[in-house]
Amino acid sequence: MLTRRYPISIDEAQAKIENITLHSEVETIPVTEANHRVLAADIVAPYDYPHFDRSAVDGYAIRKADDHDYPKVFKVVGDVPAGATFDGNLGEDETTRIMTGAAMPDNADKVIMLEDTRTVDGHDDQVKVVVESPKGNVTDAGSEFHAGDTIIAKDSELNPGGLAILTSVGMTTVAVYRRPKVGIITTGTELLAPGAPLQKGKIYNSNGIQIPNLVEESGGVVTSNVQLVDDNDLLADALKKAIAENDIVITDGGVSVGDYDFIGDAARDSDELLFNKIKQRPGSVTTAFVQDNTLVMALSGNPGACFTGFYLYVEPTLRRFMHKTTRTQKITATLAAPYHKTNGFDRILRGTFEKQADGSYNVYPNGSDYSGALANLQTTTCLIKILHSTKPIDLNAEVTTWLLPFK
Ligand SMILES: Nc1nc2c(c(=O)[nH]1)N[C@H]1C(S)=C(S)[C@@H](COP(=O)(O)OP(=O)(O)OC[C@H]3O[C@@H](n4cnc5c(N)ncnc54)[C@H](O)[C@@H]3O)O[C@H]1N2
Ligand code: MOO
Repeated sequence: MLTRRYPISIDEAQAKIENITLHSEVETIPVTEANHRVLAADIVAPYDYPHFDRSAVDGYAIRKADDHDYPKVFKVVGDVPAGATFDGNLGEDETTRIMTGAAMPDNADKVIMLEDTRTVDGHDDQVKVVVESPKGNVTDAGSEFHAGDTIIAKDSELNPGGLAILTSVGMTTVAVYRRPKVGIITTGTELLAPGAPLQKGKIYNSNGIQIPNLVEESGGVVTSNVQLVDDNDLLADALKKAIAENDIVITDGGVSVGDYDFIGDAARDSDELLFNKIKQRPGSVTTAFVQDNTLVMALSGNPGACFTGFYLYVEPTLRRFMHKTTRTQKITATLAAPYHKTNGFDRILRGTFEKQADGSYNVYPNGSDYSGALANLQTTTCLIKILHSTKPIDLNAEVTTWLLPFK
């Protein structure tokens, strides 16, 4: 059945997607796998850090009471490499040799750097300190943070430095927001699996590799990537299964009004139809609906429209699920090369950009603006919005641009 389409603006479509509730949950995972994940709770220090007074240099540990009248000879009563401890206390004019990072003897206050000491001929158990050291050279217990301090705030995206902090306080697991599970369904009887012999009328399933890689790169977990011929029953079954198993389902193709465009039916009968047409080219047929708490994003089969639709609607949603913001950067740029066409709908051009010395951006259309064109996908680094108009846009006009997260 031909479903009626109600076109809405790009902003409205983005707002509709932004307003749906995403059921992002918390999971506890090994710290070793937590890079770039977002913390679901504050990290509170379980103990002071460092948890013992330690030497900041290689040298000799001494008591404050003996720290005078240089040059002076000390008796060496121990050796404390990093990882070891000195059991006992230093007596008058006694010292231990100590290495960087080693625990200070309990009653020692200061470390004299090796460079400020000399051996004493014939006395292996003695060391001569030649000058008074202006610095203590001790890192005090608790000098970085104390038990109970928040050391990394909830909603921070962990990075390798953050993982080092978690590990420094003995954590091996951490609570983070789950990555969204994504099921992908590409449709089209014309689609050939990569590696199959080329045939007239058929094309390789290029979106079948583009979409999962866009998803993974944005932080989603691809749980399935199914290629179907145009068949309503097959699609209905695959869609049902994907909706049951995933947080987000991306379908590709079959979303227009043709004889084999079946997504419209599923959208019309869904729990909540968000939109089934956008006033944009490419990708006017892009459709979104919610079924059983799963968002279904139906992208156009045309590779250029698929790429554009992913960045405008899917990428921000994948990121939001993980409590992250989009990796695209929305800016106003100068259209620095002519674009002569007029458009009934807003046109999203694949483009390239250059940052100017004053911090502003020049953007340039990058090859074909056709929905089905794909030759420019490798080199496209931004998406440029040309507002619908009956006359061509001026050269050097200001245009809304999304810088893509790679260049
Ligand atoms: N009578 C109408 N025809 C069309 C309309 C319309 O409003 N009325 N809209 C046009 C527009 S605009 C677009 S965009 C496309 C949308 O088509 P679909 O999203 O339904 O996609 P398909 O028809 O399945 O395929 C379109 C095109 O893309 C190729 N394709 C499909 N899947 C893949 C894939 N996985 N990898 C690479 N290429 C793929 C497919 O072979 C077609 O060439 O509809 C217009 N028609
Ligand atoms: O909807 Mo289509 O505008 O050519 O991609």
